[in-house]
Amino acid sequence: MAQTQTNTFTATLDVLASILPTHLRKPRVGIVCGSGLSTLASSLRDKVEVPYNSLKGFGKSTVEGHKSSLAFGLIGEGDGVPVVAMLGRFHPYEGHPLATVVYPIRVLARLGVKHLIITNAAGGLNPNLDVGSIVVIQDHLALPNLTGPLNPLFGPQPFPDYPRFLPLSDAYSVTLRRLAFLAAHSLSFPDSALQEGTYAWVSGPTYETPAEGRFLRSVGADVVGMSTVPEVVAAREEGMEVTVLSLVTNKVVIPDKPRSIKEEVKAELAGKPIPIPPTQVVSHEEVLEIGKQKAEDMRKLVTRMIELLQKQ
Ligand SMILES: O=P(O)(O)O[C@H]1O[C@H](CO)[C@@H](O)[C@H]1O
Ligand code: HPA
Repeated sequence: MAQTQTNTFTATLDVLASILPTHLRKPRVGIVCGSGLSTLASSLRDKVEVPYNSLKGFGKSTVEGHKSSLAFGLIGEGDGVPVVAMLGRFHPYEGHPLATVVYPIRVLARLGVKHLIITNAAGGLNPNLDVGSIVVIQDHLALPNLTGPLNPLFGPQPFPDYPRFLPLSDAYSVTLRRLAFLAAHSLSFPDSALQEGTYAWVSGPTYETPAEGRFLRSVGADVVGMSTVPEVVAAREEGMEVTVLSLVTNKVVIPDKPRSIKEEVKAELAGKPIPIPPTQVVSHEEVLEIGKQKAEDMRKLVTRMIELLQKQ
């Protein structure tokens, strides 16, 4: 590992060690809070929040709905499980280099996190997914990863003792996915509230055109978002067990076929005008609003998963 990077990790870890009480210093579970989902941290007991700007190597999250701090605390009975939550993540489209995007994940690994629960807001591609449902991710499709330098492991190896060629066929922990469904059952969530599917990672920040949405659906993606995959890749490289919970905040606009102005004009000239379809666009405000409405479900689910993990 390059010496400067070692020094940055050491500086981050030293600051955390100087701030945190002993019982919070070695979190076992990490949580990444997606857009509008930072209230997940309200489950934490003995909570200590450390702003990103006091930690070397951390960027600043510039996206609305993302705070910029780490929250440490306990979840569960008795002594509880020590947990750290990232309140706000970094996206490549904000201009953060990929090394910065995944730096907090690598810090979590160095703190001792073994299980990582990543949440995000995502657009629904599969028409069977309701807005507000949570999708337990089974697999991902990472267009930016497949074609080149947006893979966080691209380039010279900063960690020579890690594998050069990381397998991702087992990226999504079966143990944690089972816990998600067991937790939903114990919370009496309706069956439709928790679904399974494949996450497509796009670089953003543009939302999909109808043709892009149709393409992503046709290659097997159920939801789409602009985050998460670099975190999953880094977490797997660090040897953590990972699960991803995507909150469907909107349906991606995919009309059955593109609107044809040619047909509309011809029909109009023939005196048989076709009804004009309403214009549909997604907005980050809509994403945040559903996040706000469903944050409590996500909080309960993640909390119960950790309580079940404690009993294992
Ligand atoms: O993935 P998170 O960070 O939850 O945020 C999602 O919401 C934003 C778009 O509304 C994008 O950043 C997308 O990735
Ligand atoms: N597309 C991409 N990212 C998203 C969406 C979407 O529709 N909704 C929330 N994040």
